[in-house]
Amino acid sequence: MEFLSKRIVVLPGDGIGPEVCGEAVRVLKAVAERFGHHFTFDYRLMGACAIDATGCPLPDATLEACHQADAVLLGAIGDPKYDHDPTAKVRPEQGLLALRKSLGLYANIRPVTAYEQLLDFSPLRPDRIAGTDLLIFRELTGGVYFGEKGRTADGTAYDNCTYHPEEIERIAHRAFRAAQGRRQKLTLVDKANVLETSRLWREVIQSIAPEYPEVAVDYLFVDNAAMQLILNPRQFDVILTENMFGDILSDEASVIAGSLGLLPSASVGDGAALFEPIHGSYPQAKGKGIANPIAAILSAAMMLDHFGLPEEARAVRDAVENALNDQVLTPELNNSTAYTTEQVGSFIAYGVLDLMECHLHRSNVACGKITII
Ligand SMILES: NC(=O)c1ccc[n+]([C@@H]2O[C@H](COP(=O)([O-])OP(=O)(O)OC[C@H]3O[C@@H](n4cnc5c(N)ncnc54)[C@H](O)[C@@H]3O)[C@@H](O)[C@H]2O)c1
Ligand SMILES: CC(C)[C@H](C(=O)O)[C@@H](O)C(=O)O
Ligand SMILES: [Mg+2]
Repeated sequence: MEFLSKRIVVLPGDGIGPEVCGEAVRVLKAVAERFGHHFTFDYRLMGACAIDATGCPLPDATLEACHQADAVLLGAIGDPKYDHDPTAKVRPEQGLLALRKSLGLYANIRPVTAYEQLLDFSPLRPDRIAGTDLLIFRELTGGVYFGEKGRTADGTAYDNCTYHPEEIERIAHRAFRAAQGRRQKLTLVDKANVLETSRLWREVIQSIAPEYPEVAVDYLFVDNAAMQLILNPRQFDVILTENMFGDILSDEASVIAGSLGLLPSASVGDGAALFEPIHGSYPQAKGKGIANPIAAILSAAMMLDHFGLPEEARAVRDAVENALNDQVLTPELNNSTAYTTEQVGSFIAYGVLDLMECHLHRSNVACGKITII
């Protein structure tokens, strides 16, 4: 067996970011210990914490370290003091967008699973969502997020949405290849009845589709897709969409899983890779130990896949499943058994280490005794 050495830049960020990121690192350390790999963790500033410390949401030293790293693990960024001030000139989100652009992370992959153990906690009807397993391919470095924006002399504000065919082609090929290895269905979500950029997306997808004859392609307008997603999510395999639609639909899709705190993501491009939960800094929960760390931990599992370590990734996912089986859950999922962020993370880390059988484990967690690694 080959032992790997990897340098991981960790950007804990703001709000609950450091808490959930801490649990993902705990689990990665457990993976390193069990499988004999060597992971180093290089902590850097990004987001509101970076503005406070340096005046800049993405300091040069952080960007440089991310370019040099084998992978980046991000908690979340964002702070109410900027959210509530529309006139703020410097914002935490600028750091995240600049990082994605600079690293060339054009494809953001967001898996959505309806866990059997959580069906009863979902606000959606279990018979509708059971068995859901879909992948959202969200374009991440184009569209309205990155178009020209500003104000005109008469006070009008504008945000331009632009896409070049190559920006669509490169993510489309990735999405088609993913569909080939799954249930061979790709749904393009757009607004081609209104938007010129969406009509370009359709043209490009139609021109590429013949290269993947086994993949069935269909097209949905985003408004309909938003409804179909929670009405009949099993109809989807791979959803391909532009930047803003993907942002919105993936938060919506988290309701299928049961919590925004469950959905991980991988952002990839031509070289660099970044792994982050899809949720934000959930500032109301900061320091309370109630944030679900599973989205961050599953993002770490996606990092392990990216490193070519499928057995290690499976060990993490199995340990997460064990936590769900034993209902070691944070309060947004089950308030009657509410475990803390750290207890859930430790339970999963123990699971990866395969140290204890689950029930013994569970009583230790309940007593708050688990403080390993
Ligand atoms: N990638 C990122 O870093 C990222 C993503 C989204 C939002 N943000 C930023 O985060 C800040 C807060 O934004 P928001 O409140 O709209 O979105 P949010 O994702 O932080 O929280 C929305 C809601 O989702 C739930 N939630 C989120 N994460 C959870 C977790 N780990 N466990 C349990 N429940 C969880 C909570 O009910 C919360 O009120 C803003 O500044 C925003 O810009 C950052
Ligand atoms: C914080 C914000 C810029 C970000 C986005 O819209 O991409 C977030 O919502 C996400 O989903 O990662
Ligand atoms: Mg979002």
